Amino acid sequence: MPGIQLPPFPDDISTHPLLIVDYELIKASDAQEIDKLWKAATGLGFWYLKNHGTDREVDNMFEMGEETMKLPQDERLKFYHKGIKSPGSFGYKTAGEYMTDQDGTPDTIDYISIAKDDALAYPGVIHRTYPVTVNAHMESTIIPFVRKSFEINNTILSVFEEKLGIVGGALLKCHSAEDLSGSDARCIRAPAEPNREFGKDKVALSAHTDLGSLSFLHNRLGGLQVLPPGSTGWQYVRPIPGHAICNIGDTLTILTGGILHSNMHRVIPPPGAQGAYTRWSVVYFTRPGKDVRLRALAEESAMIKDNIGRMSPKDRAKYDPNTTAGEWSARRIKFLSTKNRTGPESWHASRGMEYRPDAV
Ligand SMILES: O=C(O)CCC(=O)C(=O)O
Ligand SMILES: [Fe+2]
Repeated sequence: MPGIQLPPFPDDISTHPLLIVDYELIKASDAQEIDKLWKAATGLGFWYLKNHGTDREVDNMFEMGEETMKLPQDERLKFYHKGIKSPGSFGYKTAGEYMTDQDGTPDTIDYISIAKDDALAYPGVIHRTYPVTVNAHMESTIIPFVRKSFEINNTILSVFEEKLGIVGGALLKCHSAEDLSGSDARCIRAPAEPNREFGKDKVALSAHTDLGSLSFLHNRLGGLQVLPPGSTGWQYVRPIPGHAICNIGDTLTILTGGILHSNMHRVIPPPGAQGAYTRWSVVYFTRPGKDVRLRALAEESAMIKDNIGRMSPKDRAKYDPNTTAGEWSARRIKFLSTKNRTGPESWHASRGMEYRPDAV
């Protein structure tokens, strides 16, 4: 991919505009920028982040992903992501393992995922080992990418903590570097689909809300779509060079009693001429410690207490799901698996906080 000139995102396709948040200003505690971040996080739950200072690490992550996907499939399968006991989905995931709808239509993406815990302990092993291409990039690429992404996401969490009036650092404590978690760095590949019929796009990655708390995503080609609240139509998010796409996931929605919003999104093949190219994305997922019990932090924040206090008992129960962060993702992943499918009920059992039955 380095050196390849990718076609631009088409101008004649409508996109959903995201707010652009400047990370340098967030770090400087700029009040206006913090308000913008708050607006994005409580609204759509997606925003662009510029000046995040990880461009080099992201480029290197794309290279690591490409080198890994050039290995023979047999080699990658030695590091298959299932079958190890871990709080995440670390290792190599093959295409077609997860459903994209209630009929069980398989996905088309594969990915390599490296646990934050393994990266930070390297050369020690916490959860598992990785392909040679991952090890070769560990010191130069993956560890710096994980450290910087962790720092950025936790800085954003600290802004939310202050806005929500959470006492005792309770939100950051749920996302501590020391706690074992499902947090990971990934490079995802979706195949080129040059001959698809317009309007009949194969879904590459199903409509979903993210399982964890905060996602820090890097896209070069289009294909990511959001389903804005109240809308029935999917809308593209335009990739902007140097701008990460950040979004809230389910566990942060639960911890904040629904004040922060985990929005539905999906990936389809890139539009127009971009569809002729393999689509790569790089992402860092921040998830709570695997043993963190998911519940709205109402004891720690009057604002969260008020918010869930206004809900019906049935809605309020969603914010105390009697489960840990590790169990939350394990359930969603298990029922999404095409192998575990018994019928449409499997799809419904895999769904998360902002589930909309109309969305595929
Ligand atoms: O590849 C993308 O643009 C989005 C990936 C995504 O939503 C995910 O992995 O959860
Ligand atoms: Fe996602």
